[in-house]
Amino acid sequence: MSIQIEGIRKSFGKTRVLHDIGLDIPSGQLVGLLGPSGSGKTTLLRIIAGLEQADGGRIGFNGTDVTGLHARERKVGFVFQHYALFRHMTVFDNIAFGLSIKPRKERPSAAEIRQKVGNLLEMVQLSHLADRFPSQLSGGQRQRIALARALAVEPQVLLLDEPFGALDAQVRKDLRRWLRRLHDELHFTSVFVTHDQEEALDVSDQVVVMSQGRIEQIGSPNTVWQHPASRFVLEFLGEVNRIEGRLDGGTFQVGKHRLALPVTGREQAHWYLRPHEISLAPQADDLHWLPVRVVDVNPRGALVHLELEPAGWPGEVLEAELPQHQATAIARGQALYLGSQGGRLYAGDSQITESKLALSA
Ligand SMILES: Nc1ncnc2c1ncn2[C@@H]1O[C@H](COP(=O)(O)OP(=O)(O)OP(=O)(O)O)[C@@H](O)[C@H]1O
Repeated sequence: MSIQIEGIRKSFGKTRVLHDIGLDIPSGQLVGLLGPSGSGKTTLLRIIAGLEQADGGRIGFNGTDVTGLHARERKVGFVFQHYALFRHMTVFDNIAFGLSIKPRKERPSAAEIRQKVGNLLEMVQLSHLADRFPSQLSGGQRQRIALARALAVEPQVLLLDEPFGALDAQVRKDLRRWLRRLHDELHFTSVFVTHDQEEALDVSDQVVVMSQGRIEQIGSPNTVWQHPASRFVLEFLGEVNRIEGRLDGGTFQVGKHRLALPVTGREQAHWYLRPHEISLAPQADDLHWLPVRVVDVNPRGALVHLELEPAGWPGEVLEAELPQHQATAIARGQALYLGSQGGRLYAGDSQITESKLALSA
């Protein structure tokens, strides 16, 4: 089932929380709504579900307007972070619930329900827990049961709001891989809310980055990561260092240090560098032009994580990441020169240049 979201607006009291949201979700996609707390993700999800009414705009399912339909009539499945299972019912009965309350004409027979719940339990790999009560399950098991319960009625749209938010990192990772696989097997359409960028990039076909009730960017995980559409997306997705300087007559100037750049204009600018985009050298050269001092060295698997302090220019501590073999000679307290062939330079809201800043210093 495809989902069309057109011109959705929503205010709570005088506060506008969604501004004219437009989004097309093709059938079978898993779409991650990603943004900081309060950006409007849950509100948008609830509007898609029919649990919340928008002030304006339209929601379509497969091109049919469902804006006026109640949540029940939209036939979507939900999994929420704290979507409590029914405490007094066994795992089996929880999963069977949606089928057993169907109107008599649509309700499967008891044998069919048993068969179906059995299949779902196998799918979530929890057949051995069918007779347990929710209080006897771990958090991860409960969420898998919640997912099985949502899928029992074969929704064509599944909405998930931070479904794994309360779980520890490893369980979370396992469950999202597993959700991805399930999604690929069953081909429903999912919208998934998260504020965890790694989670969104890991499972989504498309990521929708939201900020303050607006969509900042829509794209594949690769696109939003490699080509962030704005400073917000660049800063929100992953760690990034920001070096403040000034464009001045064909140079980017940081303190008394200068990098020659083929740009005109005189204004404040920021150079954004991801930790892995930083290159370091013991001596200044064409590429390495900014003096720094190493304040910390932390090996992390195949990479070494470094903290670098500006030496003689105004700025904050920078984070760099080097492959192990390039960092063997680097020690705390060492003076080095920083440069990069990557990074992005912004002045105001506009990006001056995307990469290849490495010109002569
Ligand atoms: N029922 C409500 N009444 C008043 N304000 C609300 C209501 N629901 C949400 N809000 C406000 O709307 C804004 C968006 O909230 P929403 O829950 O959609 O954000 P979110 O991106 O999902 O955040 P989080 O990641 O913290 O859940 C917030 O400022 C919130 O305080």
